[in-house]
Amino acid sequence: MDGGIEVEGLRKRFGATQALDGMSFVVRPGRVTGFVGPNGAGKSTTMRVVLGLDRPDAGRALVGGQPYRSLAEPLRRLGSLLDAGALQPSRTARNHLLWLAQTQGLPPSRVDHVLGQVGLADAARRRAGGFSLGMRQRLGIAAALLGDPPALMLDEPFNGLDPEGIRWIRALLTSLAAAGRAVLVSSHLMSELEGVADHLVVVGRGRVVADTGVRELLDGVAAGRVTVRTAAPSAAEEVLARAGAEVRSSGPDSLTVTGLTGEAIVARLTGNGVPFAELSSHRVTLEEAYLELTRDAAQFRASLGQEDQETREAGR
Ligand SMILES: Nc1ncnc2c1ncn2[C@@H]1O[C@H](COP(=O)(O)OP(=O)(O)OP(=O)(O)O)[C@@H](O)[C@H]1O
Repeated sequence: MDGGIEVEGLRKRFGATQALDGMSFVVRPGRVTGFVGPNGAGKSTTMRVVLGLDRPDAGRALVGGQPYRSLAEPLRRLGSLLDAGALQPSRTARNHLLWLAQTQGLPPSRVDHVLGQVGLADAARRRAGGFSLGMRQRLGIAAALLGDPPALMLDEPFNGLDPEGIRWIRALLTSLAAAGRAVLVSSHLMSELEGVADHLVVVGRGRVVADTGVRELLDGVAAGRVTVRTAAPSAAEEVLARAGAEVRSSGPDSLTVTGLTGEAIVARLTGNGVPFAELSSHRVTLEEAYLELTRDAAQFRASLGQEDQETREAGR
């Protein structure tokens, strides 16, 4: 695939741990692909294999159709952020990037360009050792952008960032994808990917659990759900449940209702004298969609540490 990243049947074992167990997916140009799964699901290992830092027991990973290690000018093909802490602390931000640029035959003009792009122009001559975590992440992203590559792969870029930093990265990733780049960004928190991921590759225990567009995922989960705001949630729940709806509390004065149309809900509540203030189609967060998506995946529940709950439920 031109410019994208392909991962095919990757398997990797570390001692007793099967870190990758048939991991396969593609990262297409022009969109942000979120790579999500609980701690230990195999995200970092996959990225290390893509970069040729770990050798898979089976399978292959390609960048723009070729193994990363065979690329003549890798930074021009794939930019990556694996560990933002991996810096020479005594070097200034600018010198760090100049050194990288030199090793890859990139012009120094790119250094000033990417420093501006990540908002570090004013800190360029400060030592990276004194940088906050957020500034280190920015510097790591600057390094990933140095070769102006068509593909980017960022491991947990939101880690440790304040809300402003998170907003900034989201906007940057969106603009990079809008410019036609393939962008893979990992996170163990679905909420971090809210509003930025166009596509999701959800992983658990070394393999893909779901590979889906975000819009279709959210639409599918939201379908047929109505949020009802009411000052009498208990009465409303009783009336609507009696009419065959599935009703869940979604706040002190709101219910999420499935199985009845908006008109039917209004008719039942009005007919039974239950007051309500507002009806709206349910807005699904990525977090909710993620839980829904993984609800039936036993391996996932286990990964999320809910084995105890399952056991309790089974014993009921
Ligand atoms: N070098 C290694 N030696 C031994 N085990 C490893 C090594 N690298 C990864 N693992 C194990 O492989 C599994 C997958 O780890 P990996 O770091 O790829 O997961 P992850 O999805 O990136 O998790 P996190 O969100 O915590 O970064 C884990 O059980 C981890 O302990």
